[in-house]
Amino acid sequence: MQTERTKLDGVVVLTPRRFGDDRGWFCETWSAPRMAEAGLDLDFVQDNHSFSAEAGTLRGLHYQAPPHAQDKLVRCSRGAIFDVVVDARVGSPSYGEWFGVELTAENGKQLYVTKGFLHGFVTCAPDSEVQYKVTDIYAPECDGSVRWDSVGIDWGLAGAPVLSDKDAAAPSFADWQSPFTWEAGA
Ligand SMILES: Cc1cn([C@H]2C[C@H](O)[C@@H](COP(=O)(O)OP(=O)(O)O[C@H]3O[C@H](C)C(=O)[C@H](O)[C@H]3O)O2)c(=O)[nH]c1=O
Repeated sequence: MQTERTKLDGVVVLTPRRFGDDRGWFCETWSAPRMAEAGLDLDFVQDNHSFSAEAGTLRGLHYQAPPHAQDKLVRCSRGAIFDVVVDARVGSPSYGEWFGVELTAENGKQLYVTKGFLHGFVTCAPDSEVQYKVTDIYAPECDGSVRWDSVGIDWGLAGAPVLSDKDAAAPSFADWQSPFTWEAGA
């Protein structure tokens, strides 16, 4: 498995190996020992799977606040997405900075993001499916959103995105009080 550190600590791009043959290919999309070898020794407790019919569907920027903050391992199993994370850890040297990467069914790339980040994606193709593992259960009382267009992210959108009512009504990053704090070396 290839691992690429990013400009943000706690955010890693992973590319598991694909074994191709005349039929197609096989890939271990997640392996605890492989992740531990990459320094990502995590206890995932839930798998999520979302389908978005239209290209330009934007889900985010989301988080779960402590005590149910989540680490996430995200991949695109059909179509393509531009996956984005924003450092929301108060006190972090990169607070408010964002990182994005194209995850597609074709490139097989995955994004790991630790607790304390906002997460969102925009679909780059119709009928795109995203599957991701999280390290805490769904806790609606801790679930929150920040406006997708309040962090200066270049989503590569040609027009207005398809949004949920919740995301359309989210506060801006500047008006939002992050529940996350940065712990040096954590
Ligand atoms: C996240 C979640 C949602 N739900 C239910 C709640 C709603 O009735 C329905 C849709 O939820 P929501 O509109 O929050 O789904 P997304 O907009 O895809 O949100 C997700 O997308 C961004 C990119 C994320 O990183 C988060 O995991 C998550 O916030 O699924 C559950 O039952 N369990 C869950 O873990």
